[in-house]
Amino acid sequence: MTQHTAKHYPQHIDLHPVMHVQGTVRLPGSKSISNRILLLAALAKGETKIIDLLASDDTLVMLGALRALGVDWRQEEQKDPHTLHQVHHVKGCGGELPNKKADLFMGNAGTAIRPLTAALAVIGGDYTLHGVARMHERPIGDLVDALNEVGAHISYTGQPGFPPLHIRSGQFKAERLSVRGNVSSQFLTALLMVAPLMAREHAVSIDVVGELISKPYIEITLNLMRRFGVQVEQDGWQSFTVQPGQQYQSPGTIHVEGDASSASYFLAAGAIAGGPVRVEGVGRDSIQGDVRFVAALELMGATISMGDNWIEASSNGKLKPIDADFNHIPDAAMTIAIAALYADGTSTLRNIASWRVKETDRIAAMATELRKLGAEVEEGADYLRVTPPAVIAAATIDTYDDHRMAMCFSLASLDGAARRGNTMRINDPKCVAKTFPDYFAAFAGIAHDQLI
Ligand SMILES: O=C(O)C1=C[C@@H](OP(=O)(O)O)[C@@H](O)[C@H](O)C1
Ligand SMILES: C=C(OP(=O)(O)O)C(=O)O
Repeated sequence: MTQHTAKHYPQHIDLHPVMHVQGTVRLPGSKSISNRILLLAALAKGETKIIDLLASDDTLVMLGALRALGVDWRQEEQKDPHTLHQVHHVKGCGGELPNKKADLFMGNAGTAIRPLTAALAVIGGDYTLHGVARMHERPIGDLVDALNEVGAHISYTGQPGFPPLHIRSGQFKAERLSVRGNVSSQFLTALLMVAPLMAREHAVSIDVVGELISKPYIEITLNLMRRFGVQVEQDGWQSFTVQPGQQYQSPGTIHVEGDASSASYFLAAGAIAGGPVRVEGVGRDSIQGDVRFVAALELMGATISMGDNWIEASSNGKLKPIDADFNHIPDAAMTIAIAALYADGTSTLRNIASWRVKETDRIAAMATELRKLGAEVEEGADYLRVTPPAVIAAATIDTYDDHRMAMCFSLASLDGAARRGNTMRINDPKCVAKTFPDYFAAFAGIAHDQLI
């Protein structure tokens, strides 16, 4: 396999069967942490120095939006004895944004459009937000309703309930907001992040209506708000209160952990095809819920070890099937659907309805592509059941402009012994640029004994 960068991706990549994986991967920065820190730094008082921000499409659209809004930031490289670090300096605007009018392209980044919509609605101005075609099919109505109910002026310029959006200055009377939690946790994250801007004179409470999904992402939000000096009072997962008079303050320097969802591909590779494979950048100390992916790999029989800032996985014979609820790790759970190909029985992934409203309808896409490999797949509104084939067939995998489809299905090239020895073709691999532009180079770095 040749190495690729995001800029030079071909129309497809052919992956020859990989007999053994081993090695160490330094992870790119966490997408969820990067985009939260960028917005918090822009809203804070003082300058924030961010080390190891993720460089990918999702963070580029956030950085571009901040620039268009008049936020001053600059980037430099710093070298320590072993590693080159990206360093960003963001000059906080103390709860204001200099440019009162802007047209913002948000790509397909949920972590950019949702929190920015809330921030712009609360701060006020004349803004339009739009993205790629799929972004215009991803719901945002629950967030818009929650904000408009307390005086925001957000309207739809396309389909009601979906971007593009037009935001104008509103008249806020926000002491108590409510938001539905069962479509995306990013709506609650967005409201939490702007709550201190609304809680100038009185406390602001946010009530969650119905079930809240993807809860560990709320923990990331609360953790980072604390790092920027704002405490949130929490009543279970039902209600969140910000007391008045709290302002975001720059923490000075802040470091971005490696991305735990990106870690899942390498750890699964170690669990499937030998190992050990080590990822550096996340470990025991991580604030990302997706590190709990390793508990699922352990249930499947893999051997896992962990330090403060690294995780290692290796195989321990054939994987066992798994039947579990994956609501807490929706992104990394896609990797389990592929690991299930290598298990000696049927696996069931439950409570994953949110897959249907992400980069593509991931339940449908996963079912279609797994079937190409010979798996028997049952698809429900909120679950996926995978029975592996005796031998994984070679196939041409479509990726639906979904980075995780491309990264997951690269793992179907593993363990040549279970394959017919043909190559696995991944169409449109450049979609990995959403969160991990160098993914295929990193994968090539742990792939050994390829049958060419
Ligand atoms: O808040 C976040 O950083 C994210 C929350 C999750 O979305 P949902 O809450 O929509 O499940 C996750 O899938 C997404 O990749 C990142
Ligand atoms: C769902 C995802 O992205 P987003 O942040 O755009 O929701 C993802 O990265 O898997």
